[in-house]
Amino acid sequence: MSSKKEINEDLVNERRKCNFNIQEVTHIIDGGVENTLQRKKIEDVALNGGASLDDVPEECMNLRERYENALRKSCVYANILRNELLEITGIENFGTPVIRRTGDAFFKDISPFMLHLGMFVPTIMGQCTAEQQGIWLPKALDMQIIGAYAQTELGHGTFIRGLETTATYDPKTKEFILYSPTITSYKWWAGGLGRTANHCIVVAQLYTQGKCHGVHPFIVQIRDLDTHMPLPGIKVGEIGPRMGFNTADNGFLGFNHFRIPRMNMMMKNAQVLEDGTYVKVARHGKLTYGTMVFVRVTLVNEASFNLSKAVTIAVRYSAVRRQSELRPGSAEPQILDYPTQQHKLFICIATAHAFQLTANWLWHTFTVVQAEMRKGNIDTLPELHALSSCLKAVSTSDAAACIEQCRFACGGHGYMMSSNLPYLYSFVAATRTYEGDYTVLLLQTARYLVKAWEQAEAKKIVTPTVAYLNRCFDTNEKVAWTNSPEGIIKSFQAIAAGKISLCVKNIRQRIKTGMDYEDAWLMTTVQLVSAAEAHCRSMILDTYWNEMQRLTKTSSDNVKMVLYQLTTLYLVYWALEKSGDLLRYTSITEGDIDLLQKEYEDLLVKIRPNAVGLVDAFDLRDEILRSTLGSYDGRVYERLMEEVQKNPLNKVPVDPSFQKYLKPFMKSKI
Ligand SMILES: CC/C=C\C/C=C\C/C=C\C/C=C\CCCCC(=O)SCCNC(=O)CCNC(=O)[C@H](O)C(C)(C)COP(=O)(O)OP(=O)(O)OC[C@H]1O[C@@H](n2cnc3c(N)ncnc32)[C@H](O)[C@@H]1OP(=O)(O)O
Ligand SMILES: Cc1cc2nc3c(=O)[nH]c(=O)nc-3n(C[C@H](O)[C@H](O)[C@H](O)COP(=O)(O)OP(=O)(O)OC[C@H]3O[C@@H](n4cnc5c(N)ncnc54)[C@H](O)[C@@H]3O)c2cc1C
Repeated sequence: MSSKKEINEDLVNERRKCNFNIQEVTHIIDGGVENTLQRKKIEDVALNGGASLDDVPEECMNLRERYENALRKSCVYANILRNELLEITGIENFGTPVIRRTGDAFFKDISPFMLHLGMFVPTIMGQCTAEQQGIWLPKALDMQIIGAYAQTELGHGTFIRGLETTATYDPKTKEFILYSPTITSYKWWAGGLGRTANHCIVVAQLYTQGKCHGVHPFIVQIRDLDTHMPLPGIKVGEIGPRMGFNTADNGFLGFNHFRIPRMNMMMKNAQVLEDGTYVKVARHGKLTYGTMVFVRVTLVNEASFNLSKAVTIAVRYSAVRRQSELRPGSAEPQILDYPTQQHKLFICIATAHAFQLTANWLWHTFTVVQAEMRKGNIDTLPELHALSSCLKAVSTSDAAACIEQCRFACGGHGYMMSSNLPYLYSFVAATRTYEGDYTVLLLQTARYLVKAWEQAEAKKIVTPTVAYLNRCFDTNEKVAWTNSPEGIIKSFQAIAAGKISLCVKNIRQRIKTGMDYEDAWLMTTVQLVSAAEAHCRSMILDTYWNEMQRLTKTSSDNVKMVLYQLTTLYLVYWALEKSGDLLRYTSITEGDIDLLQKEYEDLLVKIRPNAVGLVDAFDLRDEILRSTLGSYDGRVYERLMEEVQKNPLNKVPVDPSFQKYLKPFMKSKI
């Protein structure tokens, strides 16, 4: 056993073997040297006081203790946030992922303030007029009020137009009356709502002058600011234990003719005048869904970050862990030496990079579209919606699958809560569902793709992200296969185009047999989801490859080499995964697939010596990783043992329940 300060010998050797400059890769992942310095500064400020603040692991506490503990830490963290961090980033960068990431050093599960920061504040920024922002924003940023985002109801989450909560305008008092007419109309799921929030955004059907104008957002005070008692007419509480998010106090909320002032309707996109006249301000009907688009964009970043944590844990552990023997009597190898283990893990490193670069690109696209919309141009919104929908769906789904693979890679110890892998998995698994379910969002992208196909068919130029459709349109022949990064990307575009084409053909055929458009669409949805996924994969491959080429232009040779190997691994991995589609839509042969398999296995061998260096390059501080298996020093077994000492069950040698139950049971006669 190594002494406390020592770094595990195997990890020392791994770091010695690494042949590239780790810092250079860190800068690429962070988006430049300046960003790395800024991140480190933010981490230093946020974590200086020793962020964990837990004597007993969160998972050893009961529900009440966990909530109270999470709230206590949230207050400590929020003080650092509002007093120090916002000064560094500037208020306009309040939602920067770097700030959000420091939170993980405080919370293994999640902060009850997460939705206040992640959705309540952004909705005020995106859905309120300047005058309303002037009222709400300073209070929200200073956390004098704490908010949640209550859209989903017991009966509806996906189908927002089906929400049942009503907000009926009363011109006599110049108020809206909020009402929950049915059990299914109760708000359900909103994070922070159950115990913490005193305000929330409520999405409700707006009625004025006897007419329903569809769903609109309102800002509603639900609790007394002093006593925290629910206000008369409000029924609010916690929805109960769930797979993750157990310290987020997800809540339910019902209204019994609860009145709010007219100006509490968020009026940037639509207004109700004092006399009850409804005025539509926005030029696009779906701008009220703006917060969801924003969060979907940020979730691609979240997918990358959480995956980078999981794979850092699993790769370091795999370097420390020794198991089995390759030949009788030989020393036990590091499990990282097994190609099957490399197959599980290296794709996770590459996926984290692919999603990080895609997230950066998507964020840039989002800011450009926002700027255009501020000028009154909404033409690029449908493309952004299609993009953010599929990228959110695929990145969260792949990240969850990869994190689970990292857990498999850590054997039994990966199943321990102290490894942090179960927390990471349950957190990311939820992201596949919330903010738009996987299937539902891919079908949104599919709508866009079918329209784009029809435009290409009519010889019109389509938007940049589907420009390949113009090129692929006339090809009835299979695309010629070439085994190169560009060749693989082109082939994935051919797969996407082929699948979209087939969907359109099948919809049309079904209509010919007498089906109406809705039924024909419905019957084709399995294929439509697959087409949207294929489109998304071609986008990710293209973005990852081209961005990495751009970002490594001035890098040192070894950095160029290792990142080239990783990017190629990603492309080849997906070519092999989708070999059936390649056989269908390109001229690839079985022999070509054999060559790809060989190339893939060779890449695993080439990447192996740099594996630990590659995860070190994520530069994740131990406080943020929070894992017995994944710390920088590799003291895996020591940390597992130390964690055991913190388990309250081990505080006494004999559990009191022995006298109460076990002893009487053992002594009782059958
Ligand atoms: C310091 C800390 C800072 C940050 C923290 C960082 C990260 C994390 C932050 C927070 C996250 C933490 C926790 C989050 C917890 C989860 C919160 C939630 O889940 S909130 C609830 C979210 N709910 C959903 O996402 C519901 C999903 N459903 C929908 O979006 C819609 O109902 C639908 C499926 C899109 C359908 O809507 P609708 O029926 O109205 O529309 P149609 O299908 O008929 O389509 C008509 C037309 O409109 C287009 N369209 C739809 N949506 C949009 C849009 N958003 N923008 C633009 N256009 C849109 C659609 O494509 C159609 O177009 P057409 O084909 O007709 O041209
Ligand atoms: C941890 C967590 C936190 C959350 N936090 C919040 C919050 O803070 N605020 C908030 O408002 N909400 C929140 N939600 C709710 C979340 O946004 C919804 O659960 C999510 O949008 C999915 O909607 P649903 O539950 O209605 O699923 P459903 O729509 O009922 O989905 C069930 C199944 O039906 C399928 N399905 C549904 N519609 C279609 C369709 N049109 N075509 C094909 N298949 C379909 C789906 O693919 C899925 O397989 C949270 C959820 C979770 C899990």
